[in-house]
Amino acid sequence: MTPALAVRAEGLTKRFGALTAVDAISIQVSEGEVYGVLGPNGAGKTTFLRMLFGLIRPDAGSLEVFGRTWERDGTAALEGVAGFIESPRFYPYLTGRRNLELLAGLDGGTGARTIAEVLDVVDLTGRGGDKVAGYSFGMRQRLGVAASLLREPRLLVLDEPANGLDPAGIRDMRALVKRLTSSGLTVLLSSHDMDEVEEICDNVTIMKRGSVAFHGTITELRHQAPPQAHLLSTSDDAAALALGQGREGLGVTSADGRLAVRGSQPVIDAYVAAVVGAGVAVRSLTLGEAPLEALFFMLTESAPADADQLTRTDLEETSR
Ligand SMILES: Nc1ncnc2c1ncn2[C@@H]1O[C@H](COP(=O)(O)OP(=O)(O)OP(=O)(O)O)[C@@H](O)[C@H]1O
Repeated sequence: MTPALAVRAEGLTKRFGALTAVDAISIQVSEGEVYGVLGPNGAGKTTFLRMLFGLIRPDAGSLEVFGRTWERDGTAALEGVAGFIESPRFYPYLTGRRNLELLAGLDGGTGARTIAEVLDVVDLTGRGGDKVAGYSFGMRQRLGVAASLLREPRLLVLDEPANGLDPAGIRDMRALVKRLTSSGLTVLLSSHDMDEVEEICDNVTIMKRGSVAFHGTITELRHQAPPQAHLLSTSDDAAALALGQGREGLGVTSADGRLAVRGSQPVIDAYVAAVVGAGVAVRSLTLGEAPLEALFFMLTESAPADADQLTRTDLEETSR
């Protein structure tokens, strides 16, 4: 059976004056999955999430959350949805627990999930009695997740939850999201970090200047990534570049004062041996950017004209 949809956006568009921040995007989030909306700064991720929360109205297209829409259902469209845009806000002079009590009070008291329970889920049990002013940024983010969980959501929406966190904070936040989804919660998160999306998401939409540059599963994304590049520096790069042309299974290009070499390991080994054999000294051979990171830049940084031409087929060619 096909899982029910938590979010269905069709042709969703938002303009700010002359700028089209979100340009006819279509996104479907199934119940129970972790869905990533990935893109560089200004791609339109937050604008999409703000439309989801009803904070701004779309100019065109439709948006359903668990089959409900803002037009038809008003605030009831947000039933079962919780989360935060940018960073959650708390009273710094009150404890984490007191902040949660106040929020629960606004919602008419806690439901089945008590404050102690949600503090436990986000690993803040030992710190719930401390003032938020003394919390690290990561702890505040986790308290934000706890506040969202009090509403017992079916869909948790997180806007760049790991943004600004140190490596330990990032690790804790990713572990938290994984724990939450193992209990069946649907999570929709925005991110500009390919690693994060690869580690925790099932499906991803990559946005570029308001449009969808890629949509698919993480496995599909991996298949489209170019092979790992090696960066080669030699005593005579022009000669090394010439030696790389026409070798089967090998791609050598000049990039930022070094050579980017792509191919399988045996093919690269044979090429490097040929370079040395031709009397060119190898000064360094290091790993270039990770394949998925390279794909992310290809998808989101190409000039508009190139982007239109960068089809799935082109990507497949590159990844061969
Ligand atoms: N209220 C607004 N008025 C005018 N322009 C806006 C407004 N909100 C967003 N924009 C513009 O819309 C575009 C998309 O912004 P958005 O915040 O959605 O991007 P983002 O992908 O979330 O980026 P970031 O990672 O920097 O938050 C940007 O060019 C931004 O300047």
